[in-house]
Amino acid sequence: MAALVSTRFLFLVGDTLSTKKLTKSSRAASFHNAYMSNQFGSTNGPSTLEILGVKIRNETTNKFKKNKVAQTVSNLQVIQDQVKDVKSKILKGNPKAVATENPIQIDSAPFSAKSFSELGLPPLLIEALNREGFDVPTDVQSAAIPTILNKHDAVIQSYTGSGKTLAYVLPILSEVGPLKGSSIDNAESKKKTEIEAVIIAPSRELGMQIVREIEKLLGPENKKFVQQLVGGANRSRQEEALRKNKPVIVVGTPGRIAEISSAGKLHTHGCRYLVLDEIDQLLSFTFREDMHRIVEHVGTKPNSSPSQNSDSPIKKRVERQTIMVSATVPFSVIRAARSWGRDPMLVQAKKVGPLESVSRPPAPVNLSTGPNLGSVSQQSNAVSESLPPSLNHYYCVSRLQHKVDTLRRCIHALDAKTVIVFMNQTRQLKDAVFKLQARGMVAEELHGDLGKLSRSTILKKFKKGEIRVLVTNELSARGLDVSNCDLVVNVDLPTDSVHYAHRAGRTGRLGRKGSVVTICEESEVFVVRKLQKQLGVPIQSCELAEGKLVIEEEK
Ligand SMILES: Nc1ncnc2c1ncn2[C@@H]1O[C@H](COP(=O)(O)OP(=O)(O)OP(=O)(O)O)[C@@H](O)[C@H]1O
Repeated sequence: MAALVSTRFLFLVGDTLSTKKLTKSSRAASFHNAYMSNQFGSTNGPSTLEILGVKIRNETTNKFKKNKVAQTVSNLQVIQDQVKDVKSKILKGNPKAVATENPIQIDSAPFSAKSFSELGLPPLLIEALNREGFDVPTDVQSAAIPTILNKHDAVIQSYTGSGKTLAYVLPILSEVGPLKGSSIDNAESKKKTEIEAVIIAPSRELGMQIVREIEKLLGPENKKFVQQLVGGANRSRQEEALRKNKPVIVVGTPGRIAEISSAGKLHTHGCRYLVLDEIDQLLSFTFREDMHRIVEHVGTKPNSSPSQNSDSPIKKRVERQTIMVSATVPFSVIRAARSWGRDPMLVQAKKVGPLESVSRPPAPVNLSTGPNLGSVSQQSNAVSESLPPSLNHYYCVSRLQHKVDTLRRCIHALDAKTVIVFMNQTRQLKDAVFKLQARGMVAEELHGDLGKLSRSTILKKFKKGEIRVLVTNELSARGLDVSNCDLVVNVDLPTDSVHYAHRAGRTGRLGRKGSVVTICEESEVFVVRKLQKQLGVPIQSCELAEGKLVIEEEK
């Protein structure tokens, strides 16, 4: 640590881990409050358009009508005009203040709606959301829901843990299945027997998590409207369930969906929605053939000719809507969205705009040495936007043979209660678990070599708080939602900044605080520095002394 300086101060970093017990909705609210403070500087009032003097109509769910989407569009256009007006007023009043802000773009979405009813969702769905304690939409939900309801194809990009799953699930449930419309046409919706939405996720765990999120909203009596088709489970039973239950939504992994579809047991040509979650991973070589089959066979492929009435905010279309989702959006995703979708929109937490406006990113910094950080060249500017702002990042130098002991001391120093540890090799991972258990820590391993039952059981126990430390590999880096996870530790370095972002994103979910500690050897410090540069976040050097995490200030 020759380059590091002397100025040291003791930091009880563990204190920053203590989170108040918040309700789901207050967490969502504080999440966009934090976001809006970033956007507009400090505000003491509510973080909505109202702080800019704009009044949002608060429509009651009882008044829901079939033409709600159209109403929402016109309301949004009013809001948009009002915001433009407010923007120009701010510019006149205090040009300096605005010059430092990002431009406000609300082409088809409000900044942060105060309730789900503002977004044009049907009453039954709002009831279900309220029953589950979801009262306030997150920013990305506020942006994505009207965009998808307006029949746009979309690429949704926003922080890990910002609620992207519901951002696409809610508009689909508004149009498909028993919660669409009001209770009057509810009986009619229950008669629907075709598959109308296919959701693809790269791992079995993520697929199952999405199914559970949808099942929660459907309620126990309507669970059969969604069916999971993930690998590693009995295929004949899945086919039997498809035949018997006639689900309207299927969620699965590419291999299993392609397999059942090729066998003629999954009929998806009439499908209205194709969702590709963790799209950048789905575009990897491993899934290539299966993905090809899926995009060819789900719904009607969009017409390549430009839409006839592209000026209209509501386009009537019969072909499928394609929705792609990830915290990290490399240029390959933008290319795929252009070829698999029609006039897709890029939806982010506070802006919605045509994907056409996104150009290839500039040449990256030279990263020719060290681990494979070069894939960043394929990134749009979004890697830095994929990390929740509430995270603290540290690195700690340790000899290879002492890494597990450093890990243990780090967990104690931060007094972390729910920890996810990433390692790259299964053998070393097992050794680490053994060593932690030998020192009295409740730790378990999670990786692909375990059977599906063990994987599910361990994950369940970890989510319930029965396991303190989960030692895992890249399998758990994507999408895994353990809300209480307060610490992520990289015992082995991730392969690049994208992998760092997804690993780190297992903590600090939905505005909670979280810490990420990377334990590296002296010879790997330069890699951490490169990660820091690419991610645009400080990764502070620290040491463990007297049971505390000591942060060293770098000059
Ligand atoms: N409006 C909301 N109010 C309260 N909680 C919410 C809301 N929306 C989502 N959540 C919860 O926030 C957590 C994170 O959501 P989700 O997993 O969809 O995030 P994500 O952005 O997809 O993350 P990742 O990029 O890691 O996959 C989940 O537990 C979800 O139930």
